Amino acid sequence: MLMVQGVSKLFNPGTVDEKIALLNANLHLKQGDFVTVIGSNGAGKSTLMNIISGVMKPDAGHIYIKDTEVSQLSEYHRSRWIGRVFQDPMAGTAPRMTIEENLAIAYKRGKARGLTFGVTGRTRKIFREELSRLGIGLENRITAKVGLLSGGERQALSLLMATFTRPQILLLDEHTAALDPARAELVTTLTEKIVRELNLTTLMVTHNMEQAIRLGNRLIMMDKGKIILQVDEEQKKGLTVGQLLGEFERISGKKMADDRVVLG
Ligand SMILES: Nc1ncnc2c1ncn2[C@@H]1O[C@H](COP(=O)(O)OP(=O)(O)OP(=O)(O)O)[C@@H](O)[C@H]1O
Repeated sequence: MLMVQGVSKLFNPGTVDEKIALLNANLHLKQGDFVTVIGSNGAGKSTLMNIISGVMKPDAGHIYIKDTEVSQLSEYHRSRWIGRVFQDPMAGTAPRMTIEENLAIAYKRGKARGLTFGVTGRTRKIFREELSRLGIGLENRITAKVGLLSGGERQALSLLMATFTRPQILLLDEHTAALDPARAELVTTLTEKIVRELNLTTLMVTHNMEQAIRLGNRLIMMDKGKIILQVDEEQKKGLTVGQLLGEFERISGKKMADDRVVLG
């Protein structure tokens, strides 16, 4: 479903600020794979997400979504296949618009041009049904401005919007990191539910080691632009945070440096 093949990305090449963000990264996600991504500061996790979603182009290598090479396609052109939720609850939604207006924009994504953003009786019914799947009562507040929602509610809405058109790939970029523990847990539970129900192929960056082990069926670890460890479903069962950190030290020869790391 998603193939990252020999992808490299260098920032400021040939200058004192040269940074290797990705170096010959290879990754293959099958339909329905849910892969968590961990790594030290500056390991290249966000760059990997940005290159898959088309925010930036790789210097070398190829990205395929369902056998179609997308490496040189714009972010806009890939948006019909990719849903993304960011760390910042403000990033995925328009605060001055209502819940239903936000959903109308998400609904239009990937559909033919010319459709209006308007909310009709039929779409309102669909929106209510989709919102009720979240189980947090947003279906009763569809005319409320999104700016009035809590961070957790906004992330839940962002998640719904990102998955509304059943994307081929769902990218979750530390999407629970800015929430307090209770809201983070709520959004995590919703994530598991939506990914499972829609059988979405998902890549999720997290600084929470326990979450990285608990969620999904595979885990990858990055350091200095490389994927240094891939843990499969069997190996992930029974894995502990201590073992994971030990593996990082063994392979990279250093302790994991991450100022936001959460052990669980
Ligand atoms: N736009 C940019 N310009 C210059 N350097 C960049 C840019 N974006 C990322 N980098 C550098 O590329 C490397 C990888 O960064 P990236 O943000 O992908 O890491 P990360 O694993 O997401 O880190 P963190 O967990 O700290 O957010 C880092 O050294 C970073 O400083």
